[in-house]
Amino acid sequence: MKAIIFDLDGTLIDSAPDIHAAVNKTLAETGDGELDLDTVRDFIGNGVHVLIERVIAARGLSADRHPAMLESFLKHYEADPATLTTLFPGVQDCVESLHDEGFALGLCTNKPEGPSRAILQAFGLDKYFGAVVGGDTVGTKKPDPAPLLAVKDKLGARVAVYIGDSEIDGECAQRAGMKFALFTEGYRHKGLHEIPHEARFDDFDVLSAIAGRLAEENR
Ligand SMILES: O=C(O)COP(=O)(O)O
Ligand SMILES: [Mg+2]
Repeated sequence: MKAIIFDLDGTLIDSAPDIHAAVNKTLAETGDGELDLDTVRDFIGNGVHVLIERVIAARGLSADRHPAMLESFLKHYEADPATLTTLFPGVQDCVESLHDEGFALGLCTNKPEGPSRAILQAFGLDKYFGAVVGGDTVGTKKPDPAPLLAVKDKLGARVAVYIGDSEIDGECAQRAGMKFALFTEGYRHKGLHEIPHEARFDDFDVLSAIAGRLAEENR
């Protein structure tokens, strides 16, 4: 069985608007101002703990506030994880066609598993994914390879290819010994050439061919 494993934020979905809204609801609760969308988008990638650390630093708040702010952020985000979120163009067809071609599909994200599953469900994609591992599922987060290897394991896959948008995903795939295709329209913080990848793409219409080729080379 061959598997294609996807990252979520910045790869399948443009989730920054909902994350931004939940951050600002959190800040508003205590009268701590707001942050703009570009700033918050830049904070995405290392999971919710780091997101809130970056929010605290950006607003010049005390680090002691972290537990309460994380709790508030999760409350707001879990209540409304998909209203402003969109799939990147071509994702729906790409996921369906990879599934129809017989690939097992998995999700490996640093977002907590609960809202990740809720988002897949909101877009009707949950039925295609045989395994979902979030930032709180296995005790470590990407770029540690354990979450990615856990998805491959859950799928019972002999060969897997990872698809993601950031330097965190590229490092994770490399450490897991997995081929990596980089989506260049997501939330990366580094230049293309600083991120290890076997292929890159800016349009999901071509991903099915790329993923098939990488899975074949991996035999
Ligand atoms: O929640 C995050 O910070 C990043 O999520 P991702 O791993 O799906 O890009
Ligand atoms: Mg991502």
